[in-house]
Amino acid sequence: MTSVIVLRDVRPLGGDPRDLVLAQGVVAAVAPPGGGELTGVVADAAEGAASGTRRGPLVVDGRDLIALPGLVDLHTHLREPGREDAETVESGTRAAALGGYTTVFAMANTDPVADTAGVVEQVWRLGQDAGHCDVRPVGAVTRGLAGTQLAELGAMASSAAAVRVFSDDGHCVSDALLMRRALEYVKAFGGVVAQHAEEPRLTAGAQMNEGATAARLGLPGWPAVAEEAIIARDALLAGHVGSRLHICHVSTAGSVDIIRWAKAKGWQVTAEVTPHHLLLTEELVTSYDPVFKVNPPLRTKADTEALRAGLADGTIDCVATDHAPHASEDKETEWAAARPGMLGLETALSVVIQTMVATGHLDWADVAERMAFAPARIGGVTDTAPDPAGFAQVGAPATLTLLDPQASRVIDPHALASRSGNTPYRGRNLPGLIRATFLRGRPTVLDGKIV
Ligand SMILES: NC(=O)N[C@@H](CC(=O)O)C(=O)O
Ligand SMILES: [Zn+2]
Repeated sequence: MTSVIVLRDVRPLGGDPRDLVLAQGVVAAVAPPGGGELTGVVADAAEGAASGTRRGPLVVDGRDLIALPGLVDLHTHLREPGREDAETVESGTRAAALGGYTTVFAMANTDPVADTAGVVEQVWRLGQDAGHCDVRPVGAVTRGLAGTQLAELGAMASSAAAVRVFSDDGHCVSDALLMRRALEYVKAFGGVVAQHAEEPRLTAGAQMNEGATAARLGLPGWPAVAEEAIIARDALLAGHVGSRLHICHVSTAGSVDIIRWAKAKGWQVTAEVTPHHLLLTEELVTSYDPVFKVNPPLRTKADTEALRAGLADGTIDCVATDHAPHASEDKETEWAAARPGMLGLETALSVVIQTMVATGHLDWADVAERMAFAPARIGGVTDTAPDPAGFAQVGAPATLTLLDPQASRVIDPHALASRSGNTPYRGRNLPGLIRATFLRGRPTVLDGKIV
């Protein structure tokens, strides 16, 4: 493996072109593109490289490519242990690297549940063995996700996996006292509770967003208030105990308003939105194709517009995929029986380009903030650059991804790395292709393929 990499003529955060030299895990040199100056820095970097390789540096032609910090996903379902037929840590992290990600947070709703130090360490080790990106396990808030007793939060935090994000995702921590205790507990080690906001009594039997379309289709509705009531309650609790709350997959316009209010109060509330809630609406459910079944459900056009505006103005801090692979027998069945969830890792950046960049809501530096810097700060990831000022500078971690913003592709489920095929974008032409990804100077993707 070559240890010095030269990225020629890339545009960091879409800015002016630069030649970057990656060596020993960091950006070793930065120069204006082309020619003489680079020859010197490459020679210096090669000399400084520890391994003493005789091969010359790997040179990547970065013309027309944008260098972004390695993306960080706060919400990935890797399904291992327990549902390795749907995804494994290896296949899910391969999908992540191909999507430009260098860190994913693996949700705890596995079998067994990630509610002990033993399980989170196992997932963390599987991530290290696969080597495609960093895996940060999320710990369950309650034992077995049952919502009745706190899990061993401290033991998971002090384990080798160093858990900082805790979530019962897939389920809401609906007991207000347990939620309060969890928020108090994680304060001790700088953790955060990530809430799947869904008041279960209001969503019993729900099959899609409550409203005119559900009425027309005769399907039981999942009302916006079921999400908004929990967000309001938990924001008040977070403010009351002075702890950090993160809201998973925000899906309604009303939720954006409540989060804006909570932030104005100065409370430590952060939020994520998924690519699919930025792009897709409940109209798709009229097809009865279960690939469009997801929790929270696809909402209305007015909701997608409010979510885009909230992500643009920073009310919503970041994009998270909620990558939720499902085996075909769980997904390709009748609507009511199908499991909720959609693939996301390999298409997230493309959907953000389509919904947020092409529409003028975000520029490339904003994309970096919403898909890398902000989720890294929320989740306590320290080995990516913390902000634009620290990115692609000499000494910064060489953890980055190269995007071709001009290219596009038609999504084919069979061409994705995930073990499952439940992408809602099948047949759609989406903009943007990841050409290469680097994790601490080591290529994980080159020429659009896993290394
Ligand atoms: N989003 C989903 O529809 N499903 C997720 C759980 C979740 O994120 O709530 C899953 O684990 O399948
Ligand atoms: Zn969820």
